[in-house]
Amino acid sequence: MAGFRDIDKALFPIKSINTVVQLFRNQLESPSVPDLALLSIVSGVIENSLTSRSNTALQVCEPVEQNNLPVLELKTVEILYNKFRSIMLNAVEANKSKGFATRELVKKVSDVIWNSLTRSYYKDRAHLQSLYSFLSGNKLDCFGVAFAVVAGCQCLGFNDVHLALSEDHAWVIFGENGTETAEVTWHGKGNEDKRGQEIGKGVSARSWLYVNNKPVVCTRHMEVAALVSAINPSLNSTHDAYEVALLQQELLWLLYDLGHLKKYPMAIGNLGDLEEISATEGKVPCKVLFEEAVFSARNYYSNQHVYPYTYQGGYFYRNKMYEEAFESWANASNVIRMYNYSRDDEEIYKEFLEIANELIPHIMKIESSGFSANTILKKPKCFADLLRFYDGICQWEEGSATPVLHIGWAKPLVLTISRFDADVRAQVNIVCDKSEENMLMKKNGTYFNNNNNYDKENGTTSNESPSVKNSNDKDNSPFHPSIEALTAA
Ligand SMILES: FC(F)c1nnc(N2CCN(c3ncnc4sc(CC(F)(F)F)cc34)CC2)s1
Repeated sequence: MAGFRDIDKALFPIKSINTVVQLFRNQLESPSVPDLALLSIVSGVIENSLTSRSNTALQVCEPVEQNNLPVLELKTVEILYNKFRSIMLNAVEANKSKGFATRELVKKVSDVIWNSLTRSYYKDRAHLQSLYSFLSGNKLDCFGVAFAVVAGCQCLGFNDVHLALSEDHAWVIFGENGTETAEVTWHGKGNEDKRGQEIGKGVSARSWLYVNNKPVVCTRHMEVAALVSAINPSLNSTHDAYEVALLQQELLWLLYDLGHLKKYPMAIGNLGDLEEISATEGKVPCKVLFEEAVFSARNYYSNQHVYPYTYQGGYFYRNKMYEEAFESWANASNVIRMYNYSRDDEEIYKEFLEIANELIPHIMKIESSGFSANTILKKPKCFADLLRFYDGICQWEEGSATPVLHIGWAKPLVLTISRFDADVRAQVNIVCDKSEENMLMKKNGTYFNNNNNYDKENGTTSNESPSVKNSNDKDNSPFHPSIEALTAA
């Protein structure tokens, strides 16, 4: 049984980041599983006290003393903790005898959270992810509702209910074999919520939103990693609250060192982003963290996740490592091509749109200015990766009910391709990979293949001659017709 034990209470009043880390360590290393409600309340109170309007007076110098947090009293946490427990216990007469949760129970807990929420509020606002936000303001974001349902079920003694996470949605799994699934929150704008229903069996199963049924299925410890990942240090659109970011970074290292991020690529990516800003001495460098996130997605989720590659590509881009960025983005595109684009996939659409129409054109502008000695415009591999990138997006569109590309994509695309000289383009040998594995078309097969040339062992992409293999062989060409036309030009 989780809980707010004496050894945890002994840490109060909490005045420093180190003490919060100790509380999380106590909970994560305790013989019983961590108490999600307690940890979400503690992190939520701290985040809100440091990022709320009353605290926007910019701390221009970083606090040096050890007590770097506003004092957090035991009473404050106890009141909130007991309030959450009483909401759950009063609303749901949980029949403890039945060890496993039922769909009705999960839906009931979701209803309790749902019906407590403020009627209308700006759902995408920051700091709406924690139980503190739920208990003090009756507001939660999409992730926060799913997390609160799992924390509520833990309160009621249902340890089979766990959080399932895709790259842009959250739901729960439950039941004797953990094979039952249920929607418990909403997704996106203006979509009717599907709460209580099983996870996508229909067309939505082919959308990126459900990651081809390869979600991150959390343990209690990974649910702590999810709440830590969801900590939001932003003070306003330009500044982060230093102590909140430091707390998040230290908690992510605690979870990393305990092995709870191994199967959680996005949490590793979040840590990589924080480490890029301010590296922690004696820890693996952020470049390695981004590689580990890619490895995790390939190893545990059949390479069906996009974000590990866009985390990595973003890092390379910011550090002017453009050849490497092209490879990461091509690998991201190699993932998305197996999905059908649906209206639920706006988030990843925006990600690819920004890469294709902002980041790559920016790189082209710099590289064509003639000042870069070692320009990528002379590298066939870069041209090959660019073609893979665009081809994957074209394949993503194929067979989808919703179009992906429009004229706004074409201009930057043509401009980019034309920056490479004919002699460089000619060095890219376009191989039509007809191997059985790649013959599988993404539409009717239930099997999604990933013909990435990623070498699992050493976690790199092989450096074979820059050739572009693709599975799209409908008309015997390795590329989508529109890309084929471009390469012929
Ligand atoms: F691709 C990179 F540029 C990215 N940079 N930040 C990215 N984020 C930020 C962190 N993030 C996440 N980080 C940890 N866990 C989760 S679970 C989830 C889906 C939902 F919110 F539960 F619905 C999102 C998400 C979403 C992806 S991707």
